[in-house]
Amino acid sequence: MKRTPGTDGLRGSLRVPGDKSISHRSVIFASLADGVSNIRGFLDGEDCLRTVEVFRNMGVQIDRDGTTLTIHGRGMKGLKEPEVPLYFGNSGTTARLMSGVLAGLPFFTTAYGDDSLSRRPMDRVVVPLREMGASIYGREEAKKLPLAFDASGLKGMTYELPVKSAQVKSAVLLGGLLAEGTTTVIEKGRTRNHTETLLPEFGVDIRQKGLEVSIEGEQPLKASDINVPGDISSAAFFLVAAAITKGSDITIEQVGLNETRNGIVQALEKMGAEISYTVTEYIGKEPVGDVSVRYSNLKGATFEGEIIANVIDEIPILALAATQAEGQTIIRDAKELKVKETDRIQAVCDNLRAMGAEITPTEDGMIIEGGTPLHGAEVSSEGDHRIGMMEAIASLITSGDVVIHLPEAINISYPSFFSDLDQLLEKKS
Ligand SMILES: O=C(O)C1=C[C@@H](OP(=O)(O)O)[C@@H](O)[C@H](O)C1
Ligand SMILES: C=C(OP(=O)(O)O)C(=O)O
Repeated sequence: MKRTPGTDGLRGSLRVPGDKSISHRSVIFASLADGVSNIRGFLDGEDCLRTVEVFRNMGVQIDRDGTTLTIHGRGMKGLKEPEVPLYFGNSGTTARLMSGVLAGLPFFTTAYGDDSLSRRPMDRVVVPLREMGASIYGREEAKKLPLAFDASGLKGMTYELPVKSAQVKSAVLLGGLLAEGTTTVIEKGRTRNHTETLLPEFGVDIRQKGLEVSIEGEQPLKASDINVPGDISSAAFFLVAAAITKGSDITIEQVGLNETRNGIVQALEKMGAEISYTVTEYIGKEPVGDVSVRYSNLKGATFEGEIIANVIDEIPILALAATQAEGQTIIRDAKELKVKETDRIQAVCDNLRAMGAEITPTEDGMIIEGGTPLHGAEVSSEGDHRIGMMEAIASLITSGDVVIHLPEAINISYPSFFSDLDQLLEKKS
């Protein structure tokens, strides 16, 4: 795909598609519930559709009308043994959360993923689930997909998470929901809490005290209707686009502003962006509102510690913002980037460098010199949706054409990305 620069800026307002994390969880919880749930604002990206397909293969009727799903839940005991291997595609969230569920089901399943997902670590969920009594087998001693899950009776336990990961926390809690007794997870730092905010909507009692979350096993789930807020991780691409493109002034409406997810707003504020937000309503326990930002004189900053988990998926686009800031930006404590859809430290650095950025990878992050004009180049998403979208936003401010290889990866989380971008762009005539 060739992108030609030249714009007077991004203007107007936009609603981005539904939150990916909440969409996955809504499908999982509604499928495990008794009765019919309606999910509105579901993200119809490839990752979330993989989760839908997994439950269809276990006998759940899921009807889709655009972004509305009607899920005929079968209860925790009503799912059936799938006749085919389950396919998780490119989706780490499907792989980790479903491992917790499959480990607790009373039948045999096998699961696999695409090339990228097959390289990502699965031992982070296999280890705690085995401690709960799960029978899990797989490649490289079950460190990688494909995996097989056999029927076993899980028992609740207390588990200290060795990594800051909402996927691992959620896998253990879902295993706990299907286990006998109480399961407690203790986090090293806060990670996104959508499992904790959404399970109560389905009638499940889950208790949070500081960094400890506890759940009683074998609680039945009741069907529930869910409205999914816009995805702040998708909005992030336009927030940065507006902050770095002259003449921009935009508002992203009805976007999720959960405080474990709004790190990109805090990060841009820290860099001096003219950005503001208002929470306009709560959907269940999830705060939702509008975020406005305009072209700003950004300055470099250091990002490390607590904020990293809150902004983990936004680091590729934050790195682009840093190339246009005054001074240096340092990102630390972000080693997790190495085990995403690509090694995102490498992918961000290689592709931004190809466009003229001065950026150095480090063991757990990167160092970015600000104030570097970007030029046209041939780059690739490398099959990673967030890298592809970062490159497309970069092409708004390059001095020449940007050719993006594998742009279709963007469909993983944002199928309408280019039409939404066009809506905000006012092309030079
Ligand atoms: O729980 C979730 O929905 C997610 C958690 C994060 O992964 P980790 O738990 O691996 O940090 C994030 O990167 C991913 O896009 C979605
Ligand atoms: C890391 C991501 O997703 P997942 O882990 O679900 O593949 C992402 O969406 O950036």
